[in-house]
Amino acid sequence: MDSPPVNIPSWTPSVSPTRSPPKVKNDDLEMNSFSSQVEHNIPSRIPTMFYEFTSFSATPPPRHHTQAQPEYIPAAPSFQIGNEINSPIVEPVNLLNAREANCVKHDAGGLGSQSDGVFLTWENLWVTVSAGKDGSRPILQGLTGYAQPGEVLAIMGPSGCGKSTLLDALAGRLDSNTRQSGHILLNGHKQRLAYGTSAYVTQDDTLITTLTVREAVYYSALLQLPDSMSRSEKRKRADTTIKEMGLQDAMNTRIGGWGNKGLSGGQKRRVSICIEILTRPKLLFLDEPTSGLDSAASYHIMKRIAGLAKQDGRTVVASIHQPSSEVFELFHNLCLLSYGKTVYFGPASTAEEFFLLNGFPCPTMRNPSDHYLRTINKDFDPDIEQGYGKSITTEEAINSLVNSYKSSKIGQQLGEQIAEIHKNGGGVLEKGSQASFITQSMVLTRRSFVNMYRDIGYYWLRLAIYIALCLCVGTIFYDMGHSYGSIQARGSMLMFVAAFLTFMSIGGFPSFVEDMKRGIDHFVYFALVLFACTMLVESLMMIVASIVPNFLMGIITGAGIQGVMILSGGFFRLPSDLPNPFWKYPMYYVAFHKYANQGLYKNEFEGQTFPNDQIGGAPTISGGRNFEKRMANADGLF
Ligand SMILES: Nc1ncnc2c1ncn2[C@@H]1O[C@H](COP(=O)(O)OP(=O)(O)OP(=O)(O)O)[C@@H](O)[C@H]1O
Repeated sequence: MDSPPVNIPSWTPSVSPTRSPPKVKNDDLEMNSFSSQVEHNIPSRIPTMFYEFTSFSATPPPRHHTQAQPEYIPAAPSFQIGNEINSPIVEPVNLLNAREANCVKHDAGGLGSQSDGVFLTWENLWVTVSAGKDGSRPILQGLTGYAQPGEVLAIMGPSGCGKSTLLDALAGRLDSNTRQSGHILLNGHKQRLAYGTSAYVTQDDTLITTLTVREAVYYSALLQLPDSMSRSEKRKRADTTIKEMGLQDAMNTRIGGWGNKGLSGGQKRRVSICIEILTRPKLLFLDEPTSGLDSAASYHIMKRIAGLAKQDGRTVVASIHQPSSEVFELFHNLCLLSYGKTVYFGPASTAEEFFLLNGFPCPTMRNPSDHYLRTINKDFDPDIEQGYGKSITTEEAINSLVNSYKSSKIGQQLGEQIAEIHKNGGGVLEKGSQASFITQSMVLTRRSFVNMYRDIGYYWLRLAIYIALCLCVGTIFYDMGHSYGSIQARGSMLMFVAAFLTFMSIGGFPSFVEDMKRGIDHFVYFALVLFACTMLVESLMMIVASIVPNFLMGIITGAGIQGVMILSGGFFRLPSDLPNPFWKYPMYYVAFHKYANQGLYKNEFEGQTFPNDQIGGAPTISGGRNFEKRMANADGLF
């Protein structure tokens, strides 16, 4: 006999099973689960209670499971009780009190000992971007919330809802094309995030691909940690942090990138986190720290981050996609966003209750965070929600949740909690110490050197091309002599070399931009290095062109200088990498100044002597009267 067909339950982007009316199909797994819940209904409870998460006066919304309450209701987190509770199973614990105990009464919760921690609050935070003719487009719409020491605040929401923007706004890193309004306070004061007080793990890993994990973290430790720490202490800190992030087995593996595979995506994320937590910042922003990690690694990483927060009273704000239920349990507070609006802000543990009481119960055996995200994502699910006993669009569902949160007691008391945080205040953040500029320059140079000699495509290949080209050019201009006719040849050659270097240098921009991403301090360093090196290279080129009579020799020497510069790493990298249109002018200067100094113009034309002092030296050559006259006499040389 044929066995009956088995319907394998599968996820579809259509009706969310748990939000569907109770059309019980016995062959549907989730519906079976639902029908089992039906048997545990608690009909008398719902109409008689006041809802913590709904407005004070509002009667409870009609629920589509009027007769069928999921069996997990008794286990739901505590919530405030209204007049009576008919269910004997529900514990009459005041949610707000629980929340206050957890979040606002810092001292009672043991946070008083973390008085040097950072309390971060934001109120009515708006971020908009210009939308061309249509005016401006809001990304964040009046968000309010807080993060406090010892706790992890998770920011969740569908892709594009504004999680990164919120993190950027809080960390003061918004793009220049955005406009921000609202109040963001640290310890109740308006103040800047001083160096060393905060760290930000960005969504994209900006790591030097040629370094090993140990080198990357160690160099970062040398750059960030103060000079008062010895090198061995810094190395120890780097090693400890690597181990904390579970990377001990990959310590000597190169990070790798395009073309040369090294670490996996998840391992790179962990290296990025390592680098940021090296300084043990009081305030840590993490933009999707677990993306690319498997669930076990995500759990361990988040557990360590939560442990660090708790142990040292650090404040952690992390945006996160799809945390597993174990990871979700590590969060203290949850900020749930949907298209720039707050759907929920409060203890992560009571979010489930919020959804339940607003008609969107999380089914058993489903990860709550998946349920929340699915409920408030309208990108793929336009018209399917089942809330309050009727079909509503996802947009309506989102709006009802947003409004419900706003009018709920917990939403309304958020302002009071923030006011209390402000009242308690806290110290003004002190700037942490870092390595001195000299140390940073030396470490950056060393790191750049290691990076360059390991990068074959970028560096060795380029050197080979330079040498080959120099030989070609040298051959063409071989033995040009010292006649007047050679002036043009010298000018042409120098022009060619300058133009060639300029075009070759364009390839250096990406690495420069990469370095800029690593921090403004590094940018300042590179700006200074660029200036110093430009001066150095120009001086050397002038010297070479002035003293080497044979251009083949000159060019080979020039190539040698270029090679030495490349080989010697960081300090000499940028002149060969960055275009410098001003080079050609000093080169003209060199070409003609040489002759001027040697008095080569003397008696060459019209039997007339032009002493050097009349030529006026190099600065007047380009526009000088004598120079023009001489050039006119030079029989079409220019
Ligand atoms: N500087 C900006 N200029 C223009 N639009 C921006 C800017 N920053 C963010 N946006 C827009 O704001 C919205 C939210 O972006 P954001 O990066 O904050 O989302 P997200 O929630 O972090 O998304 P994901 O989870 O996919 O990383 C997006 O539509 C994005 O295009």
